[in-house]
Amino acid sequence: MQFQGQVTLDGPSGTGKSSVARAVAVRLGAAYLDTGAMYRAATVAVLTAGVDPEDADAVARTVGSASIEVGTTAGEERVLVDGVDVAARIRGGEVTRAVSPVSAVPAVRRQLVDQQRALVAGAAAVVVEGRDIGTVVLPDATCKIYLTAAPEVRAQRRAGQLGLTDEAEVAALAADLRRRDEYDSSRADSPLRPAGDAVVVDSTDLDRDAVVDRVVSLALTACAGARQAAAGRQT
Ligand SMILES: Nc1ncnc2c1ncn2[C@@H]1O[C@H](COP(=O)(O)OP(=O)(O)OP(=O)(O)O)[C@@H](O)[C@H]1O
Ligand SMILES: Nc1ccn([C@@H]2O[C@H](COP(=O)(O)O)[C@@H](O)[C@H]2O)c(=O)n1
Repeated sequence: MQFQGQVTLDGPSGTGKSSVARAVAVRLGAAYLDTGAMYRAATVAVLTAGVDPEDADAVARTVGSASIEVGTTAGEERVLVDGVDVAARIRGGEVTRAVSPVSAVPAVRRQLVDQQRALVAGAAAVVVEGRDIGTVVLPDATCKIYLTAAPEVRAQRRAGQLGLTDEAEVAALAADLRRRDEYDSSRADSPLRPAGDAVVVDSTDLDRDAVVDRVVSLALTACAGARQAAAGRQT
């Protein structure tokens, strides 16, 4: 069955959104948008300008005059700030520590949400991941997923990804995930939370392939059924 529509994947840090969303996009033959990469790119603009990430006015001005470009093909990461390739830099610790205050600034969110909507507008099928996609960016999306996993499992997975085994380093990773989740959930503008019509998928006891299978199946069946029901109500 050919999927057409929008799949949104939201959830706390380190729940597997990026790895799952990319694989789902490939399986569905869909475009893919990593909105976290856009907030990270905005943070690169702020840090490059020497602006304090907590200075909301200066952050808004700096991001407002920056050109942020991202690709929409899974597996081909393209992230440019003012024409400079920052795909590697956005994953570094400096950006990860500063990204939450930058993304809490309402003017930054308005700018990037407009850009996100424009990027997916022409796509027949697209998978979009972030924190506010089902609630704010694409409230009429055809299939909304909210991905969760126990905090200690997330920290262990991230440690495995980074090759860290030292207990203190894993504890520091867990603290960073907690700090970012608290910041992202408590901001006034578009806080992290599940959309009322999202399907919650808990990956604590599921491997990545099982989560991908579940999301693909939801996109092709349950969510497709919900779409048909909605279309029927409109006729
Ligand atoms: N179900 C799973 N089982 C085991 N490992 C997983 C699973 N899902 C993702 N992972 C691994 O967990 C780590 C974090 O995943 P990923 O980067 O996709 O999360 P994320 O939600 O996008 O994180 P962030 O919000 O911080 O960008 C990666 O190493 C990934 O391979
Ligand atoms: N829709 C989104 C996506 C991301 N953010 C902010 O960016 C940070 C980095 O996101 P990653 O998914 O790349 O880890 C995240 O902690 C949020 O602060 C957002 O606000 N909205």
